[in-house]
Amino acid sequence: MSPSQILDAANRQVFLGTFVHSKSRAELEYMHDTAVYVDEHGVIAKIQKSGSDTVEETLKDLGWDAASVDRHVSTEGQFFFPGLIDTHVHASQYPNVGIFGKTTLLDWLEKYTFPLESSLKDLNKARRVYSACVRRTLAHGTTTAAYYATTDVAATNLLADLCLKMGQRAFVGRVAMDNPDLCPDYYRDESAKASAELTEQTIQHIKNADPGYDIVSPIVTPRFAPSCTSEAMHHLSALQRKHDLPVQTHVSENKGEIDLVASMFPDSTSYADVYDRHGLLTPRTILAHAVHLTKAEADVVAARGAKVSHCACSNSSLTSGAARVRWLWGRGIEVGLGTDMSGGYSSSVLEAARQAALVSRHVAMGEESGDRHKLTVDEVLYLATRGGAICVGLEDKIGGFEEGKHWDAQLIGMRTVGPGEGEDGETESEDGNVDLFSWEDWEETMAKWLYGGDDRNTKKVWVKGRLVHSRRGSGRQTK
Ligand SMILES: O=c1[nH]c(=O)c2nc[nH]c2[nH]1
Ligand SMILES: [Zn+2]
Repeated sequence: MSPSQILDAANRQVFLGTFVHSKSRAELEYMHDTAVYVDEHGVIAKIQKSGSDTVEETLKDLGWDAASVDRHVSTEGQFFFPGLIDTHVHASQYPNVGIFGKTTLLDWLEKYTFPLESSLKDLNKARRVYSACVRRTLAHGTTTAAYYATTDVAATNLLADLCLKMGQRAFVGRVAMDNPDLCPDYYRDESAKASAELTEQTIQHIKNADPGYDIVSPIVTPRFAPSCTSEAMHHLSALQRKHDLPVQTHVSENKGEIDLVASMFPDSTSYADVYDRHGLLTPRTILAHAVHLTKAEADVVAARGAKVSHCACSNSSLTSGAARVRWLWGRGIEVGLGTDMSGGYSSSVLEAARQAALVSRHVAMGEESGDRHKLTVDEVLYLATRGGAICVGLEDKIGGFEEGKHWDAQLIGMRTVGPGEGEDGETESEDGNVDLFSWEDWEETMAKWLYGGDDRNTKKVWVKGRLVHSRRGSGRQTK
């Protein structure tokens, strides 16, 4: 069986009920009493708004045999929402979530990160870590992730294989780092040439496993400028052009890092300029952090069409600073969200969205009349879905519900406290942290999910029509 056959959803499906997705950056759209028809390839064949009474007729029109179509219904307190997109996440750092002490970026890398990452050349350990990471992120509703693995080719290829098998859409990058001035002897590529050759091996592996990059794609991954020699960055840029691939790296996360880049690349005018001179700023480049970008840097990033992954949780945990999303938007840069675990302490994109909302309030507090910096519920949920889709270059396929897009989605459900429930009412931990009372309108419901929700509310998750996660006792499916 070919990989694409494995990943095809077996049956045609109809999803019925309430659907919520972003209509624009500023506004969520609510579609009630709606039917979404998903074909056997996991593609949305038809959306019928206010159309659940005409399902049988529509199935006939589509030429689908009603008896073999799976039906999924959202009930009270439930809605379908697009899958969440993590535009920056280190799968190899998953065991370290929450472990960062008082460190900042450069000492954190040395103390916690490089030792863990290098240990994953043990493939048994890598399998344990990567399986748990993919399982956990799927359970949080992450249907697409832009992953950093490690320098090790076999372990990186294993991560790609696991994503394919477990059904998570992913960009998988072998981490390139060859600069002996920054990288420890026990964890670096032997030379610039080795950085390119080893990256090429992972590209070929993924090409063989998923030839159309239908679910898993390689991504060129120079760790960050200080860890790469100029020669390695030139080689990686050539690989990007040869294979027409996306690129991911870090930029302007921390002030000490920025000073280091200035001293290592004295001919460049800025951190972003280092990447630009090496041909690494492309419309397919995802730059993580961008906390301290200058106006001139933002202008070059915008001019090249590169994107920014906003990693709010990580930026607070490692005391890197507060990135300004509305300022980036204002300068013409598209933004998505990154958990950046384990710089960030959580593998949840919902948590990343919540943190983005809170950090935007810190940006607001730091400026007179700063209220305009505050991000709304609708805006951070846009960042988590459509914004992320643009960052990873898949806006034609994922991020919202439209005919022709893939069914990358989740069923969200929150507990509703019944009218007769008094002090004897139960609070099952399985139900999650949010209590709805039926009087909330849909805007309030979404706010309660954003600020109080977690994986207990993520009842089911699909990627390209395939069910990839289901919480016990969740949802109703009928034939
Ligand atoms: O948040 C980060 N996590 C990392 O692993 C890393 N490497 C370089 N720069 C980095 N920043
Ligand atoms: Zn990172």
